[in-house]
Amino acid sequence: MNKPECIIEIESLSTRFGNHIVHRDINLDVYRGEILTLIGGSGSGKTTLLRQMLGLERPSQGKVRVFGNSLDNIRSNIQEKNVRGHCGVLFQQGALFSALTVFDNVALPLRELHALSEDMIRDLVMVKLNMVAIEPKHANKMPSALSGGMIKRVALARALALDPELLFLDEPTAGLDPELSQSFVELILALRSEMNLTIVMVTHDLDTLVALSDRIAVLADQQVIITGTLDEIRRFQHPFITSFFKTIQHKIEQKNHSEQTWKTVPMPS
Ligand SMILES: Nc1ncnc2c1ncn2[C@@H]1O[C@H](COP(=O)(O)OP(=O)(O)OP(=O)(O)O)[C@@H](O)[C@H]1O
Repeated sequence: MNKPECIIEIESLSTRFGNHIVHRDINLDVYRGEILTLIGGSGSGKTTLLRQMLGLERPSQGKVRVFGNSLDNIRSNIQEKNVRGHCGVLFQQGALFSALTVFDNVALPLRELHALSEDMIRDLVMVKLNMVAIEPKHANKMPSALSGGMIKRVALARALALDPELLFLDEPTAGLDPELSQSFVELILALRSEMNLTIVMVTHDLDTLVALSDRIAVLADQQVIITGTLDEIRRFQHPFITSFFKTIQHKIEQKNHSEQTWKTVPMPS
């Protein structure tokens, strides 16, 4: 079997803020097409690691390579645009610009290219809004007129504006009620196959974790203590994992049960 293609390679990464060591000698690969979720206790360095993968922060030591480019080695604007242009980000708060309409929020990354006509931008924005199930009638609304679920969808449309190959999701379902959260998870899964996305996510939400993750990387004791599937992680002996999985055991059982039921659904007569 061919080795899967690495989109992100993290090698011997350490992070220190003054005397505070957050990461110590972290190694982690993200493969094309997967959804990799980072979990860990509060302050374990998940968001910092996500920001380092985006090139927004530099580690104290070690290397982060994205699409084969070492992020601490990016010298030219063109090279930076090349890497950034292939990445989309959905920040925790949705982070729409409150002074811009829905349309202008999604148009922003397209306008920043300085390469597209307003007609092309209009068409692309409407396609992206359609992809996240936001009707055209909402395009001229201000973010303050939207529900929490709609803000997340518009923010996702903006993150997808440049057709990224790599999408970063920081707590994508935080602040959504269970129903909205579930439909947002389904939207992410649909877009992932439609756009062949590779996704790196941080989440505390157990339903989101179980529903979306192909692999999970666990941050504890300043290191990635294990990377694997939900089942592999669950079998790993570590106090953080034991206490984490106590609370989600029943969710995994529910998921396994619904998959079983799905697999064994009777043929229609
Ligand atoms: N710029 C900074 N300067 C100093 N300390 C920082 C900085 N950024 C992060 N930290 C510290 O690094 C540690 C890791 O922070 P980070 O936000 O990455 O953790 P996290 O796992 O995402 O936490 P949470 O789950 O609570 O969001 C924390 O102790 C935080 O206070």
